[in-house]
Amino acid sequence: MITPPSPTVRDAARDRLSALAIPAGALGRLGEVAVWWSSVRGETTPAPPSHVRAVVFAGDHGVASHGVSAYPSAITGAMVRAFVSGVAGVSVLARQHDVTLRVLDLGVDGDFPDLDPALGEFKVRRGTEPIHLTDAMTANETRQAIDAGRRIAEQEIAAGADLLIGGDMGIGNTTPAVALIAGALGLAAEDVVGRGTGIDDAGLALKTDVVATALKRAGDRVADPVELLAALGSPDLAAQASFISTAAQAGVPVLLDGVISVAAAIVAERLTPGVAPWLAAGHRSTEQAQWRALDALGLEPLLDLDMRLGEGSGAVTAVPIVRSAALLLSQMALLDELM
Ligand SMILES: O=C(O)c1ccc[n+]([C@@H]2O[C@H](COP(=O)([O-])O)[C@@H](O)[C@H]2O)c1
Ligand SMILES: Cc1cc2nc[nH]c2cc1C
Repeated sequence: MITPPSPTVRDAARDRLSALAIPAGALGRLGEVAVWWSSVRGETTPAPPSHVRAVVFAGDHGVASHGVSAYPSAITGAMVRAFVSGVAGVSVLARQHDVTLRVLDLGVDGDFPDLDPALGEFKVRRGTEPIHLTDAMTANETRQAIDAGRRIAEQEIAAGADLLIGGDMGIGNTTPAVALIAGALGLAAEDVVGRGTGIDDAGLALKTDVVATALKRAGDRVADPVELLAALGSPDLAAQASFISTAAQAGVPVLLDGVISVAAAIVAERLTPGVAPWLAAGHRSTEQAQWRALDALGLEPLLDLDMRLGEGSGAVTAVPIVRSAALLLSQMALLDELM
């Protein structure tokens, strides 16, 4: 069980929030964010996050060639190049909000010989097996990916991160993500499947079948998080789960993104119970599995903009909200001081 953020500091932050020069409760959910940030930083008047670091976990997925996505797998590698060149959606947002962005190839179905070899330092395999037919990866590959996620988080923490974000890139990855959520939470395929990049009704029916078949195939193995990842996940999802778990164990907060990031958080909570209090939800995605998983984690998203880009983009967009909350709690006068 992971040590929770300090309840004493959280209570002191709540007291300070109640004493601020505002009508009681007037900061609404911004006040709750301030209390969360205060508790995870262990300070009643915490500085806002100034070393926010985001890692995009890229990988391909065998199911992508089985009609579950509106786009071809070739997009994954093309987008990895866009992250490296700083022209992807999250690259723009990260520059705007002073977030350090790193992209890593955990399992793209191809190589990048002309790019920095560090991009592929943690690569586990090329793509995955289609999860409705067979396990996504072997037990050994799963352990490798979990180890990679731990080392990636350790590097980011050593670089001074005070807030971490896990992003994702991978055509087809909403299928394993929702399968992991369904497997971990005991939900049916119909209750988790969404349109991902924008599949039509026929695609949605097919994707629901794929997830239902995958869940049936995995059977009771979903009860064990490592088996769950091997059967229904991928190296990028396993690494992101372990990244989140490692951050929480080190007492470093994580701002979650969309359905892929939240699926990783659900698995992280299974790998190391007690992760959830170290997490905040950046935004509400259009994917129903994300809402259900956030509910299970007891998290309320900060933004609700109908975003479904992934990449960590929703979390990065929410960073200024966390900064505002921290500054309000730390810098605002108390009502008593004004009387
Ligand atoms: O973050 C989300 O909730 C989200 C929802 C739908 C799609 N995506 C992104 O779109 C890709 C996966 O969609 P799909 O339809 O190919 O499974 C992947 O690269 C994700 O980053 C992301
Ligand atoms: C173009 C494109 C960009 C993405 N970024 C994250 N997922 C994506 C999916 C597509 C298709």
